[in-house]
Parts: sequence; structure tokens; C-alpha cells
Amino acid sequence: MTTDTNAPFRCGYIAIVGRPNVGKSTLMNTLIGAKVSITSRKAQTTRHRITGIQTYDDAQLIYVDTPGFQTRHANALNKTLNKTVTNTLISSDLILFVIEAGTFGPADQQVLDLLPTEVPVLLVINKADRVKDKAVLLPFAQQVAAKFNFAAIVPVSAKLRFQLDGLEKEIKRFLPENEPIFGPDDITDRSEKFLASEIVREKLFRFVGDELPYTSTVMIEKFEQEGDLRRVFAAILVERDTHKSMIIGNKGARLKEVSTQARLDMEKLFGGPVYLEIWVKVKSGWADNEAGLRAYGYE
Ligand SMILES: Nc1nc2c(ncn2[C@@H]2O[C@H](COP(=O)(O)OP(=O)(O)OP(=O)(O)O)[C@@H](O)[C@H]2O)c(=O)[nH]1
Repeated sequence: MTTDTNAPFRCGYIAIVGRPNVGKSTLMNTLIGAKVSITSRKAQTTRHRITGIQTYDDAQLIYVDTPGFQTRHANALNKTLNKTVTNTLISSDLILFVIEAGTFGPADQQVLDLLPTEVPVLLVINKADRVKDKAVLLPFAQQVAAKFNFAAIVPVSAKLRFQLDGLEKEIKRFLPENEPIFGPDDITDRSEKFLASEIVREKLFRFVGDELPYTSTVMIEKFEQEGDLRRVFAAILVERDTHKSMIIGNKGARLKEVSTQARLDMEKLFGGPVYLEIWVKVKSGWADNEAGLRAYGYE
């Protein structure tokens, strides 16, 4: 890539928003090139604010992944999530509003209604690979563009890496002139402990799937490092005994699969051997209890 050496360095925070399942985590992971945010077929898997960092000669792009807007259940957990999203948006330099090509429904509109007007918003039309007839993309884009004063519109495919260079070029245009905030090799400001919990959670969603109530959560009770070896002790908190047996599976087969796959991912990400122990614990009613949420880090 050629860069104009006289151009000032740009650096800023980019919030990624959109209804659940439009591909926000996939987009961020593809842009960053490392697996820092979990992805799953099941909606509402992302609970924590995650930053992914990409540094170029001329710019540093700091991504903030936001949880899907929660509309179905108005319990304490969801209220906490929506407040986090609003705070993230106002303190960003740029917002990527992600939608799915060819689809714009009430859930998308709901997110759009919450976007602040003082921060520039790029309309990112993801999953463009799913649209066979590319000619229909333009009228669709125009139809959505009429709903908001977008700074620019970019169709992409996060999965097939289509048009991501174009998206980055647009993003850089909207970042303020600033010195880099993070080191050139940093990809996330999240601790290994946090990443370990995200990996376990991803495997849970993958192997337990739709049977798993979204109120279950993962807590890392102990994270130790001795030379290259990491020892990770994780607890999966569920609300009922039936959820517990669902996760453990027949003769413990499911939990074993979750554990093995999570360990392999951790070894890849941390670059060394991992000893992983996972326990499933019943913790009734935690999702409705705000003090309980704070205890597990959902501030
Ligand atoms: N065909 C296609 N599928 C995609 C693309 N991007 C993401 N997906 C799929 O869409 C699904 C949801 O992707 P995620 O990245 O988890 O979506 P999200 O918006 O972060 O979801 P939440 O965490 O629920 O808010 C996954 O099955 C992805 O593989 C794309 O460009 N094309």
C-alpha cells in the first residue's frame, strides 16, 4: 500500500453497531486478522465491549465491538447492555452501522433510531456475497440511505473479505488527526483471562447451541502462568439443574468437547500449552440481579 508521507497520522475509536447476527464480530475479526471477538450462529453472543486495534503507517484504527441491541427481554442484563452501547457510541469518532444486504427490518430501524447525529456514521452493507444479482444492491442501498444522513455507504462481505480495503480507506478519512494510542503490535486491550472466557463461551454456543439459555455465562476463577504454560480454571454459571446436565451431556461428552476445543483455541491464541478445567455451577436468578451482574463484571 502506498502512503502519503506528508499526511498527518490519524487515530480514533470506531464503534460497530447493528442488530444481532448481521456479522459485526466477523467484520471486526476479519479487519483485525486475529480472533479477538467470538462469533456464532446464535444471536446475542457478544456481551462485552471489545477493542481490536489495527495500526498502519498512516493511521491507527481502534475498533469497539458492541453487543447486539436487546429487544426481546427487558431484564437487568439487557438494560445494562443498552446503556453500554449508548456510552460507546457517543465517545466514538466514527460509527459503522452494519446491516445485511437486502434486509432492513424493524430491528435495524431500532438501532438506527438510537444513533447519535453528532458522530459520523458509515452504512456498511455486509453479506453482499449472498446477493446473486448485484444490480439489486444499488436500489437497496438508496432505500436505506434515505433514512439517515450517512457519511458514506460501503457494501462488503466480512466472510469473503470483499471490499474491506475500501472500507478501511473510508474509515481512515473520518478519524481525527492524532498520535497512536496503542503500540504497533497490540491487537486488543483485553487480558488473556478475558479472551479465555470468550473462547469458552464461543464453544458453549457452538456445542450446546440453541438449547442453551442466553443467560448462562462463563467466569474465569483462576488464570495462572508458569513459563509458557497457562492454567485456566473456568466456571460456567447456569440458572437451573436441567441447564447443567444439558451442558455436561451424556457421560460428560459435551463438556469434554467444549473443553478440548476451547483449549486448542487458547493454545493457538496464546502461543503455548494450556491446562484447562471447566466446572458447571448452578447460580439461580443471576441475570435479574444487578448486584450479581456487577460481581461478574457487567458494569
Ligand atoms: N454469507 C455471509 N455470512 C456472514 C458474513 N459475515 C458474517 N456472516 C455470518 O453471520 C453469522 C453472524 O455473525 P456474527 O459476526 O456472530 O454476528 P454479530 O452481528 O456479531 O452477532 P451478535 O454477537 O449476535 O450481535 C455467522 O454465522 C457468520 O458466519 C458475510 O459477509 N457473508
